[in-house]
Amino acid sequence: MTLTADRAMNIARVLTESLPYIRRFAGKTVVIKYGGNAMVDDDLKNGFSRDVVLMKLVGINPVVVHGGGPQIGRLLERIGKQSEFIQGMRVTDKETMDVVEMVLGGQVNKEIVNLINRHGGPAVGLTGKDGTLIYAEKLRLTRDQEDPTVNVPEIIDLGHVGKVKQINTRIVDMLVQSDFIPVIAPIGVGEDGQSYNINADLVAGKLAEALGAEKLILLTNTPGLLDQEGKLLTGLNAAQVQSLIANGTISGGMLPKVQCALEAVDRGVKSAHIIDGRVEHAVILELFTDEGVGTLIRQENDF
Ligand SMILES: Nc1ncnc2c1ncn2[C@@H]1O[C@H](COP(=O)(O)OP(=O)(O)O)[C@@H](O)[C@H]1O
Ligand SMILES: CC(=O)N[C@@H](CCC(=O)OP(=O)(O)O)C(=O)O
Repeated sequence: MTLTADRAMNIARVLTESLPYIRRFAGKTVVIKYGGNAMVDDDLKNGFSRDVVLMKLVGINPVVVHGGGPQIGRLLERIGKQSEFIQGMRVTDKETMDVVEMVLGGQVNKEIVNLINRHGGPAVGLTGKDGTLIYAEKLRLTRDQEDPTVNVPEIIDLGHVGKVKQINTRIVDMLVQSDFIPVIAPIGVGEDGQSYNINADLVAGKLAEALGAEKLILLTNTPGLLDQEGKLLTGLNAAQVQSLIANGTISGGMLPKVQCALEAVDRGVKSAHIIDGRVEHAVILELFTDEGVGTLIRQENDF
């Protein structure tokens, strides 16, 4: 294939535009959450893996946290089980927990590790149990009751769903220092050794905070955070996000995403981005171009 003048100009423009970003992010950690909904086909998975390897090659330290909600759903369906989701979290009984551990810690984790390695790697897969990376405790959500005379909120029991109690970064630090790309499944371990299913966005946010990451990138299946007309919203602060939750604009799986993005930037991560993982090379476009893509959430005082 010969290079047309237009294509050559485009390549040259992207390469030169990326230089200041490469310099700025070299040596910094970027946590990328790869959602199950963004793993839709082989081209996208290969593109994602290439982007991660390219980041490593230019001196950035990528740390991947992956989801796999649709993949868990498919295996549950095959064994005749249906999941209920409450506030974006899968209600997880013992049998579902076994499936979650098998799919996230096994199938999905090893597929991503293998893909990154095939594109140059080197990647190493972990769950939150390895090196007690993710110490978890039971998550209890509260549902505000309709009746104003009852002022104790209802507690919702989600079974084996956890929240991050503590991140022990030692194993990730060791891997990053030895130039490996850690690929992490969002399974935590509790006090008495039990497994917890944790929403991958929440793990990515807490990990970004614990690692002092420069950026948190959440790859999903929408162009970013959308308003009720489907228009892309960006540059949001905490108050704006709260009002979008209150009026129902943000719901389901987008809830944990915006919540963890806000918390991460509040606790030192420079910026969080919710971007469309269905766009090829979305990670590189976000990192290395002036325009960026998707929804940016920044520290309050940066506006
Ligand atoms: N305001 C919103 N903007 C964009 N997506 C939203 C919004 N509110 C709810 N969603 C839903 O959140 C989904 C993304 O969350 P989720 O399905 O958990 O993705 P992932 O598997 O990538 O974590 C979108 O596909 C969309 O259905
Ligand atoms: C508690 C909870 O909901 N855990 C998620 C973990 C996987 C995940 O977060 O996957 P995505 O990022 O692809 O949605 C689940 O069981 O689906």
